[in-house]
Amino acid sequence: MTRPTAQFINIGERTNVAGSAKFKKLIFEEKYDEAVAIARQQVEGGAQIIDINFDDAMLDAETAMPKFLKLIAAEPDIARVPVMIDSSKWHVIEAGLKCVQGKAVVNSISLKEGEEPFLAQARRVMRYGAAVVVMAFDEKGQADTVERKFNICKRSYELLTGIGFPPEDIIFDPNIFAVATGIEEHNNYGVDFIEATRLIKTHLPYAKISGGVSNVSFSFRGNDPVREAMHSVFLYHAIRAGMDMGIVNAGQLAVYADIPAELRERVEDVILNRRPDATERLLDIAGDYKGDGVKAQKADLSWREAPVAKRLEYALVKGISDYIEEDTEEARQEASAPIQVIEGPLMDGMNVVGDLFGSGQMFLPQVVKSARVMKQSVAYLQPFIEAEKQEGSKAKGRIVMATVKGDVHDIGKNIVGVVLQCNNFEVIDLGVMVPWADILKAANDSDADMIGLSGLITPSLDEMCTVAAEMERAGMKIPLLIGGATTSRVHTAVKIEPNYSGPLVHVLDASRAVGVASTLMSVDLKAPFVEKTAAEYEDIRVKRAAAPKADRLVTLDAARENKAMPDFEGFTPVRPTFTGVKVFDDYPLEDLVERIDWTPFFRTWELAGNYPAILDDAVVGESARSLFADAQAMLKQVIAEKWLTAKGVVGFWPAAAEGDDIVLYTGDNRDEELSRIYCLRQQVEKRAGRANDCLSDFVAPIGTKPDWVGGFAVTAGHGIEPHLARFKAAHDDYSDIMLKAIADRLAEAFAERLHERVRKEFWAYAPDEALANEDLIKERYQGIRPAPGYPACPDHSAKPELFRLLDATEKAGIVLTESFAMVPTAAVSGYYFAHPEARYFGVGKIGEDQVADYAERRGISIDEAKRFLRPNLAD
Ligand SMILES: C[S@@+](CC[C@H](N)C(=O)[O-])C[C@H]1O[C@@H](n2cnc3c(N)ncnc32)[C@H](O)[C@@H]1O
Repeated sequence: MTRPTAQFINIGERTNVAGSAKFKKLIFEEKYDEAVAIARQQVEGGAQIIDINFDDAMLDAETAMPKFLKLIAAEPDIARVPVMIDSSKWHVIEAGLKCVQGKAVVNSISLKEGEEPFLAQARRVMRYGAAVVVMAFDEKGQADTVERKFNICKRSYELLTGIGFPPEDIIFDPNIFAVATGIEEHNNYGVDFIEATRLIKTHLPYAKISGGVSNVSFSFRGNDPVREAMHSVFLYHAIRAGMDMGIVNAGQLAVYADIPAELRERVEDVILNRRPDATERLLDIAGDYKGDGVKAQKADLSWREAPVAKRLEYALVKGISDYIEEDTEEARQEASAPIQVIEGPLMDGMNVVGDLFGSGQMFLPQVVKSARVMKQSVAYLQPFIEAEKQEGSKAKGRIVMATVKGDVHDIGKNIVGVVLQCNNFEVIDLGVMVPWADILKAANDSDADMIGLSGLITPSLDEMCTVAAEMERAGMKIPLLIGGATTSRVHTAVKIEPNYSGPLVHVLDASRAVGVASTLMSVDLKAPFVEKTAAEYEDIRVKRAAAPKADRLVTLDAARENKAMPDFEGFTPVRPTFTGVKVFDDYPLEDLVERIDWTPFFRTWELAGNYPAILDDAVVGESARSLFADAQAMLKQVIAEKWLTAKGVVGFWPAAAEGDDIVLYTGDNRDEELSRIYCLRQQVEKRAGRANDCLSDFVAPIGTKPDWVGGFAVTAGHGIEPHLARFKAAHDDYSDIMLKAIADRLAEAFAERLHERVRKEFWAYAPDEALANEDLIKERYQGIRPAPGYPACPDHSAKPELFRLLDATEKAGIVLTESFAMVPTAAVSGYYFAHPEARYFGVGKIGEDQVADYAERRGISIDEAKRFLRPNLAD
């Protein structure tokens, strides 16, 4: 079917708080008059329907929707076009339907929650005489292939027409997804939409097709000319297949015939998935069309006309290293000595970066990029400085930094190091797993102004106390800074400070590090700051000592009496498809990409917000998008060039609960004990009806039903070292941190993917599970995979036995440090429990009785048990 473009209905989306930052701001500020003006502009600009959406956690959409609809109803210019009432919340839609005049369109309903709510909502829509957008979404999730798109639409169509819904009022949205993302499975998304459109128009009479067109070009954010060409090419084909309407920014639409031939051909290759290298070929030329769409680089390069100092500043602020050597050389020739380039333009530029970061106008990823430019410039100058035997530039202060003994995590420490260097501190980074003696020696040898300690796992907290005590013993007086995920102000005040009489400060995150370090270097500010911090920590200690114990503990016996009682009558454990272990020697990374949870990635870079909403965040959105694009580009390379190798091992064993232990057996007849998992039980006094949980409660008690427990250890970190070395040599912290963060993401995705396969395939207790990615990330499935070191099993020292059972070091190449950190760092390990009631909990504080009992069960001394369980010991 060929349709003229003129009939295509253009839906405006600027009156959508998710689609327009400006509209959102106006609504937040209650400037409804100006918000109405946006609706008018859209209609004047050619929108034939306007989509109205107030879905935002901070807005009362149920009030805003009717208010706004009434206002636009009073404007004849606007009221002449239909409105699309857009919300994911049914009560908001209904609030809108109640006051809208003329024929409205509801956006949207779907089979996501099943047929019943779908039909109930459809009946209500019908009563209001509205048309409806039906998303190609069912109980299993969003449709991505032609078959799924068509089948879901067909099913929806039959259900709707079955209750008398007029077919001409049904508008299907078969999901437009981004293409050219670098992920092979996404390449056909354009074709899938177009073909599904064709099928729907052929087989489901009168139904209409709509879609959000800008999604298709998502991976080219920042390059409008390419995006416009993609939208136009996509529409050219989709409209010919029968697409009736869509959300398109008219300003973001190129005229098909006007697109330069080369660009059009390559865009068409991408949209129609005509060749395997289509994405690469489009990327190859995309840069040429940036900016004014013809020869963008010219416009972009206007900053090259500025004097060299300004160019250096621009390069630093924007993180552009393309010209850094030539500009540094030019500045060197102008300067009377090479060192002056550092002390002059580079420092000036970094001061601008520091100010922008400090005032919240720049975010961590950009600062780390700036640091890369600075380091490259300094590296270029170094030989000249040495040749002239000049003194190095005078740093603001010198800090020795280290991740403590037993711990290998260093992303946070490296970020802090970079930020400090950007602010003219000299950082002597001792790396990871550094014994206290080396830290003290380095600080003394270099005459350091302060020491910064970092650590991620709980055993590192103890090690930090040791470093503090040794500093005291050595008579040191320099400030000690504490940072890292498990550290806290309270721990620093209560546990570390009693060991050290010198200045001690907990640093919450990288953005605070500069302020703290600068204050500690200031002649005037240091003493009052140290005094104030010490007083605050004293206050914390006093308050804690005086406060009634928040958690009342019951005896271990009483806690056991109140154990969790999951249903074992109605639940028969399933035998896994094998017992013993199964090895994944080189797990395909492509299979993991889809399972990546990106939210923690942004947190690593100190950008607050959840993915994907963070990409459109009014404050950090731009920074997040740029970071995400860099991550996607590197991820693509990681996969294509196989930078990383994923290895893992999964095991299942016959098991039974015996008290708080889980006994593992060598074979199904359960006559020979293989090992035990020594679990810990909550001892905090519970409200009536709440159990004192212990992981063993979720395994069938000994002598009842046969049951099983699993274990796993996975890593995505093999092969990372040469790449990190390469980045280090290039003074490229940005890529170094990026690669580590990506490896971590892949390791977590591997754990998620493997757990999914365990449930469906290997243990196969939920073979028919079909959950959307979001549900998987939220762990809405049967069973859990608690990890040693996490709250339900907080003792990291359980890892060696888990590793022995899995033979994880041999089979997956993961080793444990003396504090039980895993190396490679991008690694995850844990147990599998299948019981439907199995849940995560926190063991919390435990009593002396349980410590003694645990020591006895494990055959270790009470002192050792206390060392392992320190964070859980009641004060
Ligand atoms: C740390 S997050 C990781 C998943 C997240 N999607 C990611 O990519 O970073 C969740 C995992 O932590 C572990 N976990 C969380 N809470 C736990 C608890 N209370 N006890 C034991 N393990 C826990 C489990 O292994 C769980 O699968």
